[in-house]
Amino acid sequence: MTALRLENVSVGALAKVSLAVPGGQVVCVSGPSGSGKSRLLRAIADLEPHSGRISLSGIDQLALAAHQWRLQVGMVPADSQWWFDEVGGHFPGTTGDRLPLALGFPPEVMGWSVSRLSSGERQRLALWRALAREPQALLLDEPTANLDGDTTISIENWLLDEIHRRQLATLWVAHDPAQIQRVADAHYQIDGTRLELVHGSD
Ligand SMILES: Nc1ncnc2c1ncn2[C@@H]1O[C@H](COP(=O)(O)OP(=O)(O)OP(=O)(O)O)[C@@H](O)[C@H]1O
Repeated sequence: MTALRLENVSVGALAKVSLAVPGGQVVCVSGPSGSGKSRLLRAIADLEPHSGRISLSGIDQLALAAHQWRLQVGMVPADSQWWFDEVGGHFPGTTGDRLPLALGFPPEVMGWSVSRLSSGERQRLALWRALAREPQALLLDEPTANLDGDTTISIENWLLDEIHRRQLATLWVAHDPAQIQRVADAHYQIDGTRLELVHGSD
């Protein structure tokens, strides 16, 4: 079974993080601003120097080229990056009517200019872009930060459906205690230089 494992991972000031995320489960990470949540996700995505061992389904991060690793471990940063002028350029072979209804876009979205997208629209499209690459693990950095209350709930439900159906091992950075309660199978909090288990099992 898929599992994302961290053993004694240190990045920046955060030291010796060990945890396991089984496939189909959500582990939430919270902590004060600047405590190292995003850097931890970037280390797991092999985008940031770190020490310790990270593996997916028993395969060590060091055994794969970074781009191959990132095909398996999909990251959705808080600020998504877009390279083409039109939305459709980022979704080759996909038509707008294949976008999940829960994302709330009309089929014409593929012809929209990226520059007109609101931050919430970018965030929702970035989630779908990551899922469309069919990773085994998902790293979500405050995925609903730019969404209103109703949209947050509907995107959470859609994400949880996808995570369960695809059995994705998911690490989800969140601030809102109510959201953590709704989505997390386990919750860790950064306290100083350590990641402490708040609820769930190690
Ligand atoms: N490449 C880097 N080199 C040195 N320090 C860095 C680097 N990238 C980030 N930092 C610092 O590391 C700390 C943690 O940053 P990080 O972005 O992980 O915080 P965060 O917990 O995600 O915060 P927020 O909730 O505000 O997004 C910050 O003090 C930041 O300035």
